[in-house]
Amino acid sequence: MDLLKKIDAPSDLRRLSRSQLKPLADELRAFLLDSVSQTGGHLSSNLGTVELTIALHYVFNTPDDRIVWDVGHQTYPHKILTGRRDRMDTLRQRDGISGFPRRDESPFDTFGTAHSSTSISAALGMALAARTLGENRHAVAVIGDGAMTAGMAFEALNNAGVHEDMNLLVILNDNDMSISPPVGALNRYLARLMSGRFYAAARNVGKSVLPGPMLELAKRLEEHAKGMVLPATMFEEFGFNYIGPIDGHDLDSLVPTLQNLKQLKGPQFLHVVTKKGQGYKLAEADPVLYHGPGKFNPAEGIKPSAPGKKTYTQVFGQWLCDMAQNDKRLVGITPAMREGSGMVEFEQRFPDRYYDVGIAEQHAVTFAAGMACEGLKPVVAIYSTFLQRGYDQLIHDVALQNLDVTFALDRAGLVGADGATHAGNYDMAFLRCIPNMVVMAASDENECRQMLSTAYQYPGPAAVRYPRGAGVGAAVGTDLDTIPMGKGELRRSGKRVAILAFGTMLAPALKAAEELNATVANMRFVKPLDTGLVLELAASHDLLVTVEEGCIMGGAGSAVAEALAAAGVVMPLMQLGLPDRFVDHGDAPQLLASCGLDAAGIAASVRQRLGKTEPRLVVSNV
Ligand SMILES: Cc1ncc(C[n+]2csc(CCOP(=O)(O)OP(=O)(O)O)c2C)c(N)n1
Ligand SMILES: CC(=O)[C@@H](O)[C@H](O)COP(=O)(O)O
Ligand SMILES: [Mg+2]
Repeated sequence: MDLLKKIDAPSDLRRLSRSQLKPLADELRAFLLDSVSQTGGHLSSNLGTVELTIALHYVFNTPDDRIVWDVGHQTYPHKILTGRRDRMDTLRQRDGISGFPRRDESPFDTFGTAHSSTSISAALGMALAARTLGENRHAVAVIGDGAMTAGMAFEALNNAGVHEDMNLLVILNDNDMSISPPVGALNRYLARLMSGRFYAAARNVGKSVLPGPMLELAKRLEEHAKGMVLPATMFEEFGFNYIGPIDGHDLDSLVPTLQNLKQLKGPQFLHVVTKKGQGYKLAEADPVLYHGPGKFNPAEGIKPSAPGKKTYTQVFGQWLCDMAQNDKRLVGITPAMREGSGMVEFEQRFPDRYYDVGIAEQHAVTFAAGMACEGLKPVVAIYSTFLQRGYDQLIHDVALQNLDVTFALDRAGLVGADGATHAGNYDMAFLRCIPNMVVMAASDENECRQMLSTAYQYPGPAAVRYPRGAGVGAAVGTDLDTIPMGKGELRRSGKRVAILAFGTMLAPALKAAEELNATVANMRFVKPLDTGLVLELAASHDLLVTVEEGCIMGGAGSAVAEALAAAGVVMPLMQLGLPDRFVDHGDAPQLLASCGLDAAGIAASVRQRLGKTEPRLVVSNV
């Protein structure tokens, strides 16, 4: 690690000779593998960007020149080269460095990312801001072929292509993979581009950028193409100067190409080809498995984990297959999250009813709406955080027309290592305000299955939220039974205090209630709320406590407050949930505890409130 140790900032890197870059890349890759295997994290994508990262920091004057990394899950080499090598052992842990770029972490992290396909917009904004401010700096967006499938990327290309007097470079990092194999016509187009345009690099930026074998191929292709008019690439039609494809692991191609491109003004587009998992054979062979592994021994690779409690994702995957078996109208839709959403088996068993639409949440929702119009029964499996992208589509295309679409909202609540960008904290608040929506929160695995069936049978838009990871260990039935619409259930009878628990908060609420001798209701429905149960509990208790793994503001507790107010009931109410701040990465149970959302925290909040409650006052701790 002789070279790597000397690099505390890209200025150190820029002092190296060109011939030192390849050994540096080898050291960086070895460090990366060792480090990620000890912390867990996004491995395959990072192994693929080692050379590109070195070349970018070598050629561009970072941080004055801006690099915006799309998704940002491939920025570990960037973090290592920009002064965070010594903190890589804290990656994605509480108080440690983030797994994504963050402006508050380093001046080299020019833009916070994690949700995909934002880089071109942000870099274009920076490039045009530099032009406006008279600052001579470059803005570079690095975007993957998966992220490129999103509408937002094309909105940005469309906007960028007409601005000639600026320094914007878009680098398409094409590894022919999303998390799972890429889908759609763009992928086919990129494959065609790759097979037919090697000589374009020579034509546009000088033959010196091509390595030997590629130069030979380029020459032959050029001979072959003599006299033929080469169709412009799609990116050229968008107004970009398209260069590529070039080998994204070959520093002798990357560095001179970037140096040449740096001289050019206007929208530039560089197509680099990389391999996901490059340099670690097991990840190269199975980039999906190594996309975001936990800790593992690099010498042995990832071992199958011992069977434990079922995850909610598995419960959903099983339910989806069972319901599909039962009902031919069911179609399953994922915006590029087949593995994460538990749809691998569904795709295998029902390939004609499986739709991976790419990283296109907005489209996924409206596409489902279209199918529902024709009598199919779409199930959109989507992470809570990514449904945020499809919000207008949910309101305007699905709910307004009261269409029969089921939303399986995975990763609801805190997600742990991915942190604030991926936390599903807002869905209860943003869904319950939409007319026609039914919103359920699962408190255990079996209830999750029942709620999915309930949502599916409901002839309008309905969502079931469930968290990342394993449940409480509840036995899961095999039937497709539903639960009564809008009905909660009493789970414990106590005195003075009634805890109204939503979803995952039922288990800690029951535990806290033992100590408090409180009543506990499993509310099940955020909407329609079981108003009857709320009023009954209000009449028989001194204090109502709502608890939810979601933002307090506007969430399920707010629904209870509204119900009390609508009935003219004035009584003490305490709303527990996630606070009005972003909760960073870390271990999810610890983070929940830090927000007072474990049994001890709930009990402590109630005890404190009982000590100072003025009867007949409505209070909340929003
Ligand atoms: C809006 C949004 N939807 C889904 C995801 C989940 N996601 C993270 S990385 C990824 C695949 C990205 O593929 P690509 O851009 O080609 O990068 P690669 O992993 O191949 O390096 C997906 C779907 C996300 N981060 N953001
Ligand atoms: C970068 C990204 O968005 C995904 O890779 C995400 O980190 C996956 O999260 P899960 O591990 O919860 O599926
Ligand atoms: Mg890719």
